[in-house]
Amino acid sequence: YYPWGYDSDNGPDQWHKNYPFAKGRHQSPIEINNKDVHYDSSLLPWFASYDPGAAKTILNNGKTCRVVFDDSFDRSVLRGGPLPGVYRLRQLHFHWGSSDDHGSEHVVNGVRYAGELHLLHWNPKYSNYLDAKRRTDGIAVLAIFLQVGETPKPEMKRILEEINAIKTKGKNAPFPNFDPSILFPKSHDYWTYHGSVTTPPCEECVTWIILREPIIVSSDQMAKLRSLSKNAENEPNHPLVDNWRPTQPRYFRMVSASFL
Ligand SMILES: NS(=O)(=O)c1cccc(F)c1
Ligand SMILES: [Zn+2]
Repeated sequence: YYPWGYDSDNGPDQWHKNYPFAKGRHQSPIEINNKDVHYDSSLLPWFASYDPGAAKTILNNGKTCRVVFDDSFDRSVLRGGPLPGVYRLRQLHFHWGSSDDHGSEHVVNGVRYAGELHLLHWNPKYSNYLDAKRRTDGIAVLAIFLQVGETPKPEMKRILEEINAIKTKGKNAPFPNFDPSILFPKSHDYWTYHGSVTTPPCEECVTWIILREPIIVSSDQMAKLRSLSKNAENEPNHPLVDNWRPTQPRYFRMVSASFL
């Protein structure tokens, strides 16, 4: 058994061997190009109602830095936008590159951002998260691009300060009292399309809500993310970088925009 990853021998081009969904026709991420985007005036605004008390732990699973939330009831929810009802916040995580000029999963008009923040929510009409992942309307991911700039968002500091406690795979630390909506940019303008989870098994269960406005992080903050290791404490050090999947064919999918 050889775990999937982002290296040449276990990376995105190999995933389909153990995870056949990876070759599906509704895969993510994709390129978002203005020429293919359709403005949909009927799209509603989205709303996040998060309880800071739902935040539990921050962890390094060797593939990303993740913050997990209590999703045992409708405590922190996302609703509106393209969604048919409320979706429960379960975790947030990041994808980033080995340098500031790449690292995001979605690419916008040819622009790669330094990273991408994903807030993962599941549809409570299904009995649990794993069941929701088997449904086309099971998951909603709110995606926010990380752009390197001079005036970083101070709210990112809380997450990055915890990085020192989770340097290696398997480490986790308490992460109480955190409302991830403080990370949101000013504008709620978004693109939306139907796709997949960007990591194996790559189920096609995701309603993507991708914010047009990136959040600004500093180059030092990106370096902090890159200081994470994909290995466990007592193993040879391998930096956790380039944990992003390349863009997949869009095929006949429509990307809708909430803005003109
Ligand atoms: N990268 S992602 O598509 O947000 C994702 C990763 C893992 C699980 C999941 F449900 C979604
Ligand atoms: Zn992700």
